[in-house]
Amino acid sequence: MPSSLDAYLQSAAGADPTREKVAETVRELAAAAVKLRDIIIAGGGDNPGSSREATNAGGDVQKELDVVADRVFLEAAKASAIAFYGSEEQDEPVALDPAGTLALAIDPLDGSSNIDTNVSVGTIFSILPATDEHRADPASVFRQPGSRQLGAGFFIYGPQLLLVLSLGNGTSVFIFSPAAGGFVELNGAASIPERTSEFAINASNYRHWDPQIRNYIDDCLAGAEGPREREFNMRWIASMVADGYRILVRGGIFLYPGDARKGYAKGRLRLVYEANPVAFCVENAGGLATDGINRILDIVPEGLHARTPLAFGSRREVERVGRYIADPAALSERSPLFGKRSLFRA
Ligand SMILES: O=P(O)(O)OC[C@H]1O[C@](O)(COP(=O)(O)O)[C@@H](O)[C@@H]1O
Ligand SMILES: [Mg+2]
Ligand SMILES: [Mg+2]
Repeated sequence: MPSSLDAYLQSAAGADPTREKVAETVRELAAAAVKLRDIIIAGGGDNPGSSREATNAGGDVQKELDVVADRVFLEAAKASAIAFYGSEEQDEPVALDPAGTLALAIDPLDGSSNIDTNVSVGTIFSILPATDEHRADPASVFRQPGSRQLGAGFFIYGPQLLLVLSLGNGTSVFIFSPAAGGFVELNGAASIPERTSEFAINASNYRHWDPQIRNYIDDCLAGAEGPREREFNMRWIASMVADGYRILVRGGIFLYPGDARKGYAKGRLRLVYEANPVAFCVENAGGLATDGINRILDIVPEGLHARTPLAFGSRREVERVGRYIADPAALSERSPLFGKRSLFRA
């Protein structure tokens, strides 16, 4: 009999008051996700994919569903012990319960470019502690490194409504079952294979990347005739939640590096409410998440909307990208012996 999300949260909380508050928050978020899923199934509002006049703090044009999702999750935050709500769709953190002990950072709708194409979208969340120190200086609450997260996860609104959740001790996946009246656990703890032959990157940015990233992708594309000596497959859904879930299920590497486009020096993804929660789930499933060099969870964010280059997924592959970036010349794969115009590959 699969465990319900409720039972899982109850046993994870034990008698610890902080963990109880985290569990209560996840319950509220799960109820909000069901609400948002119903809105999406019903067509997502009057005009879900339509762009509004406004842009969010990251400079992205807001779609109607981005704003609807933000409203739904803000209500959920108000119903839990959340002192500060930091959202992709709000310029500044919103102060909520003055006695609250937690902060919630959220990407209410991930994969906005997919809304009007009926492709999976999601919600990404990160739960952090909020102390008196943060009350005195509210901006500092979202400058905590991801290693301080008490819980994190993401929902996927796809063919199934899924929740990927980590409370710091493994990563679990739950599926919403109307028949069971809630979320139930799927397949036990997630475990990302160490090795992979599948990569995810928006290759249309190739000409804007640094040479190191180009070298890495070139070597994957060269397949069995190249230095990696095996075939690679590629996937890019453009909803990080969906790409991330595939990686949890069968391994792979996701890359969104910095590039030469204006405003993209640190890529596109936001550290606090995109990279950190995904990194928390990935590491708790045995994978790795870095900005190419540094572990994502160790980075001290400059603020709520700070961006970061991101590589996550199968541990060995993420480490390999780090070697291309840190010391491309030292890579045996690019030595003359194994290079494309080498003795062996003339
Ligand atoms: O359109 P691009 O540049 O390929 O970017 C796609 C990436 O941007 C995102 O959509 C960013 O998230 P938002 O939709 O929340 O802004 C990721 O989900 C996705 O991986
Ligand atoms: Mg996003
Ligand atoms: Mg978003």
